[in-house]
Amino acid sequence: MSLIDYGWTPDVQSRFIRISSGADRLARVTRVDRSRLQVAGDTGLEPATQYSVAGRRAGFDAALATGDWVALCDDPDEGPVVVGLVERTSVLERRRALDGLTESQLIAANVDVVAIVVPLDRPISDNGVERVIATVWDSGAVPLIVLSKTDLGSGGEQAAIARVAAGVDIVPTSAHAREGIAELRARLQPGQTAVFFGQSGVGKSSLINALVGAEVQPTKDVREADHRGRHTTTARELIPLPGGAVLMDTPGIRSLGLWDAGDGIAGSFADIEDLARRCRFTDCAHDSEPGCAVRQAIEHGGLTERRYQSYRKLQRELDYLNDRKDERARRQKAREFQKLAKAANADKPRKR
Ligand SMILES: Nc1nc2c(ncn2[C@@H]2O[C@H](COP(=O)(O)OP(=O)(O)OP(=O)(O)O)[C@@H](O)[C@H]2O)c(=O)[nH]1
Ligand SMILES: [Zn+2]
Repeated sequence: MSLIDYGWTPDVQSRFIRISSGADRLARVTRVDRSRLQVAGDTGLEPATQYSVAGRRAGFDAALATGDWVALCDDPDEGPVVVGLVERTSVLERRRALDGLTESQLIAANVDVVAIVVPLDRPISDNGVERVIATVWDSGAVPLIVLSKTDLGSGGEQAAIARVAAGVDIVPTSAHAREGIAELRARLQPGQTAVFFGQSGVGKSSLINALVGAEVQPTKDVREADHRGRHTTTARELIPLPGGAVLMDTPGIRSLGLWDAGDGIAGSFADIEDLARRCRFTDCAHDSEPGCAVRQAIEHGGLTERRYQSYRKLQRELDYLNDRKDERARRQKAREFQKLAKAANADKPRKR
């Protein structure tokens, strides 16, 4: 195993060179556990060590995630010291409300493909898929829909999902029937890092095992058999694939909520945005305005009310998140102003 097995490309190297002064070598973060860091280096996976960060640099706040490329110095006493962070090509983060403010938590970095696993053993929830697609576009990665458990499908699902996933490739698979695995493998180019996203039980581990060609991730059956639950399994987080791609499977990915999504919405609802541009009024609320192209499409069956409602829902969520962001920025400004005002007061020559 070498760095190439963990996703090294000439592009990574050129981004590394920009920050490499004073560093001994390049490595990829394969796991972060509080203050312990596991990396893959020139000779493959290295034992996890306590990690320290030398001289905090601008733009490098010492928060690292699985998938990050880092510049390391090997200290004879301390072990590997992180001296720089290679510029990220994508960031997956979880957003959550804390004390009325929206915080984001770094989950993974430098992911190229997010495979959204949609199983055919339960109703396809349009809302969830649309939201994830929008946020994947926004993260810098490219979404891919992987239909799973096609052996349980009744047919027609692919057309249904194609309607909600405009512009996103769809690969039907069955890990049990071993169908679509070669097609899926072919989607993942050498040097690319892919993540499997989906709720518990959709078949991620089964797909990963099928791709790798060996049991690397424990599946639900195994866990149920030994009654030990998922907490006792320490699954690997970066798994080199035979074809040269890398699979990332971090625990946080599985429970990812709504990621930060801005422009991504246009990508997954391009049809609705197109319709809206044809409304008579530019500020049309698509309610009861005359000449509303969106309402017309719903009436004539070109657009389902349901899809329109999920578009509205996603938009409301984004508005909410943006408001929170603005509020945080406003408070920060107020604090800075107070500090400046105080300093200015202190500088004033005192009259007697
Ligand atoms: N019929 C059928 N069942 C499948 C297929 N793939 C997975 N399953 C079953 O679906 C269940 C969940 O599969 P997992 O691979 O553990 O799902 P997961 O997404 O990794 O679940 P978590 O580890 O909880 O996130 C298991 O009982 C599998 O045997 C498939 O292609 N066909
Ligand atoms: Zn309208």
